[in-house]
Amino acid sequence: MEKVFIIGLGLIGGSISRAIKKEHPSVQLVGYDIKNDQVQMAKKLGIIDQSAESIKEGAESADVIIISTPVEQTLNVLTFLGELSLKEGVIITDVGSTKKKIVDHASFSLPKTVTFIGGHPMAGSHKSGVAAAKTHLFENAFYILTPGSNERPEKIEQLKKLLKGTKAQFIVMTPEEHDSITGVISHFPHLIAASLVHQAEKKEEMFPIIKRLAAGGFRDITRIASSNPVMWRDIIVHNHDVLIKLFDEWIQEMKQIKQFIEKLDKEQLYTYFEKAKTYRDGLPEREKGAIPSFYDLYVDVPDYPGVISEITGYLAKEEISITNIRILETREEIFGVLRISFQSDEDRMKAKQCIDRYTNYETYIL
Ligand SMILES: NC(=O)C1=CN([C@@H]2O[C@H](COP(=O)(O)OP(=O)(O)OC[C@H]3O[C@@H](n4cnc5c(N)ncnc54)[C@H](O)[C@@H]3O)[C@@H](O)[C@H]2O)C=CC1
Ligand SMILES: O=C(O)C(=O)Cc1ccc(O)cc1
Repeated sequence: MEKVFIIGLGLIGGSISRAIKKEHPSVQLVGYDIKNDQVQMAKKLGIIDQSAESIKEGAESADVIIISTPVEQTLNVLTFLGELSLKEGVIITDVGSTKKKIVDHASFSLPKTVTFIGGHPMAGSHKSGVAAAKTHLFENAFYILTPGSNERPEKIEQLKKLLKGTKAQFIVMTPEEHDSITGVISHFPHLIAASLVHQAEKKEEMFPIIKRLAAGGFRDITRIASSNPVMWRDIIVHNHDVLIKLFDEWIQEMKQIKQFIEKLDKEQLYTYFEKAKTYRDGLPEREKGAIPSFYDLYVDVPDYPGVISEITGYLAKEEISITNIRILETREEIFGVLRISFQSDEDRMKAKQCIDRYTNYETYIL
């Protein structure tokens, strides 16, 4: 039986694990994470079959190793893997949002008997953690692979076959191409989104109402600023060469628009917006990726048909509104984890107290 070892049981590691299990039920999925609560949750949700006590324990008997940690940690994990006695022919891949540093690091840390294929599933969300993992997170998304030039094509095919359940579309490119492209469409926009949020926050002292008015377009353009700061800090540091160049180009662009505005050049301003609209309107629509912000509460419940109405009944009694509710997929079908989403943290805390009062189900926030 093929054994797949997942290092880093978060949103992406958990989603990949689910997708593998769906397509290949006989694969043995073993997981490891530095955070024990993530490991326990992954087991409870049936995302992994078993956990490993250490990377060594899981890696040395694995046929495929998937590293799904923040990119800076991925380098440490690769160094560590390079010191172990791995199976000959093992395939190692990662899911990091940057590729050049990782592929370079893999090529000097790992022995030649193992195959390293860099990977990046280009979908996700601003949520973190294994509880948010979904089997279909990557459906219709692009999944970039950056194999080393010496890797055998059959190894790439073997990895694609294992990952078939993601229903993603695979594209092979060089790490440099990958980092230049994701710099423009993902990493740099992230910096801009964060800077817009800071700009609004600075104005709050002068206009306290600004927060309440910053809805609609502002929320759309800054949604990605709600993502995991550790993950993004690491991505920006890894891709700094590309980003510094993009900064220079962006500053030039901003100077140009500023001039149009200073000169009140209506024609240039119109053309600027009109050209942006034409290009933007021509972008292909993608159904995945954009998951709006929710405040989630988790409740361990026995998996019986009336459980959702029981819980919503208590919440209705206290007039607490919810935005979403669902039982996360479980394999044991004895206990389930109910995920209830709220509009605000205040509602979530009220709901937690309410459920704690009416039931003896365990409630928690991740
Ligand atoms: N979140 C997203 O939308 C996307 C993220 N990625 C990439 O996927 C990777 C993981 O991201 P997420 O799953 O979103 O993060 P996450 O925070 O949900 O999960 C990462 C997990 O790695 C664990 N971890 C950290 N250091 C570790 C170590 N040394 N050994 C074992 N476990 C360790 C953490 O405890 C955590 O559970 C990152 O490299 C990111 O660049 C790629 C595509 C989309
Ligand atoms: O939340 C979103 O829309 C994203 O863009 C998610 C995302 C984050 C990091 C990646 O490397 C790829 C996709």
